[in-house]
Amino acid sequence: MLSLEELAVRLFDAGAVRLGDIEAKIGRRTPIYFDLRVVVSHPQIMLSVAQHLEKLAKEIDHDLLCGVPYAALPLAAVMSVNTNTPMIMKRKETKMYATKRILEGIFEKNQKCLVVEDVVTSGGSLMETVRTLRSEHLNVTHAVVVLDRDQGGASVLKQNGIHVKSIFTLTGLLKILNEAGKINDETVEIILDHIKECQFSNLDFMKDNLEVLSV
Ligand SMILES: O=c1ccn([C@@H]2O[C@H](COP(=O)(O)O)[C@@H](O)[C@H]2O)c(=O)[nH]1
Repeated sequence: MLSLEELAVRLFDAGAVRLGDIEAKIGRRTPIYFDLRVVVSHPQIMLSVAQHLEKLAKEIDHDLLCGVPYAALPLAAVMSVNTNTPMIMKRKETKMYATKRILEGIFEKNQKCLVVEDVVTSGGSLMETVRTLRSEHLNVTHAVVVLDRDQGGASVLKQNGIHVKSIFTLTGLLKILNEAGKINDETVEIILDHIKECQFSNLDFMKDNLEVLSV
């Protein structure tokens, strides 16, 4: 398994870290954006990310894995195979024919489901998946995440009964990439200022719009 420092640099070199004035979700701009969807083109990196998530998952009692669609689906699948843990998949929309399911895969009421996510900003996307899992009577109390952007999402999720463990925090990742000469001091400062200014304390802003905003 790659060390955290090696993994951070490999992710950067693979194009998973975008710098600039980037449009993120509706109405938001950010000086840094993580595109962890690129890992599907780099099997060794994907394996290492999954292994780090497995390490976090080891400490958490769970019967099932569920990745937040779509970026975390391949990560959850690799974890499922590596640890022999069954996985379920949440559909973006309920299937309108045949099984009419919102969750694919086999599960039973009250099973403990661990959620897998790529990035947490506000916590909205993860919470949307949690709501679906809970509506199907699954027990959901924990999530493992590749990157917590340090923008308050983890505490929002905690208020909603979800404990988040992440491989990287944005602050920690910036430190690694700065020390590795990948991101200069000035850019680090711009990003840290942005994070301080752009904090989330609840999900009220998303209220009726969870599905739209998570795309
Ligand atoms: O740098 C980023 C930031 C976000 N994403 C995607 O958005 C959601 C997380 O944002 P929330 O506000 O917590 O819903 C997550 O599913 C990511 O796929 C991203 O890819 N990169």
